[in-house]
Amino acid sequence: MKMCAADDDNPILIRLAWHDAGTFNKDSAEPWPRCGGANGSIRFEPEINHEANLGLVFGLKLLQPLKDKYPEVGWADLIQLASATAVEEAGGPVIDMRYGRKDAATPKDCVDEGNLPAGDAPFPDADTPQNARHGFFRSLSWMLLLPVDTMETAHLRNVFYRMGFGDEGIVALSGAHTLGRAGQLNAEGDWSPCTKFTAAGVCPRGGDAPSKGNPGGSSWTRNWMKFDNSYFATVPDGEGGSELFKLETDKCLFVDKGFLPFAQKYKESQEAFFEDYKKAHKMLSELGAVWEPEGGFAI
Ligand code: HEM
Repeated sequence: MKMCAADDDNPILIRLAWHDAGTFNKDSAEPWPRCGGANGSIRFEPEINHEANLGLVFGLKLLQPLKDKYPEVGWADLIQLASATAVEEAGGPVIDMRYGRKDAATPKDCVDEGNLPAGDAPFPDADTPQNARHGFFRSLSWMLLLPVDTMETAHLRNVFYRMGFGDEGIVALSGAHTLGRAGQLNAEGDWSPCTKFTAAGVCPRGGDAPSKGNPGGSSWTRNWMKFDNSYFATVPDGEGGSELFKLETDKCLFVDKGFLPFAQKYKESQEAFFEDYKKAHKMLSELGAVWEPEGGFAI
């Protein structure tokens, strides 16, 4: 807990765990751990150098002292423990976690690049059956009044359905962007220019305590160190103008017929958001895990 709060490190720890687990492909022909999932393979090159993982080496560096102190705790567990703790420390729900994940053992266990989502075009899976709806199937869908995928909704569904999530899980998990910032530019950890919400001296927890981290980057919400449902208000309402960040994959949650009911529900009720978020986060944290002992254990 203290570590998460020390330098406002909650967001990067949540993103680290999501990028370790979110590589999981439930339909993979590869056996564990090459099917991806919460197995700690993100600590190895080449995976930590995948484009989507830019900056996450700093998350690993934060955890290294804990790993050194408690070597019997596996990397996969440590990464997921840090994330669930970070959500809670930032004011989010308590997640019913279990532990005992088996670790990927060598760099050869890393999953191939390309399973994590892109936030803006070009979306890499433009030729998949989902996106074929942009042609003939799209026209047909319009005529039959069926829901029509755009490039970004198709991409989100391709990525998250592959993990085993449905639309509800996609929207709930996207709500994690209530925390943190986009715009980490380079391997030195420098951020893109500040907005008024990420400038030095601002209080991103919503109280009067200034951020202890480096200024810079663009946040999705005003209080970007506070886990709440404000993401679901700021993304569609354009609040904050260009001072608040939105990916194409954030905006589409408020347009697509499958996503919209969940996005609206979470905007109206933080309780409903927390309830669904904690279920989705637990599922994410267990994707592709092999448990030792079987079934894992609670702490
Ligand atoms: C829905 C598809 C998603 C896309 C396209 C996406 C994309 C991104 C991008 C582009 C960034 C900025 C990275 C940077 O510039 O440094 C980011 C940050 C972040 N993402 Fe996501 N993300 C997605 C889903 C998720 C999920 C499921 C979670 C967690 C459950 C999550 C948690 C975070 C957090 C906490 C940050 C802020 C990190 C920081 O401030 O250091 N994201 N995401």
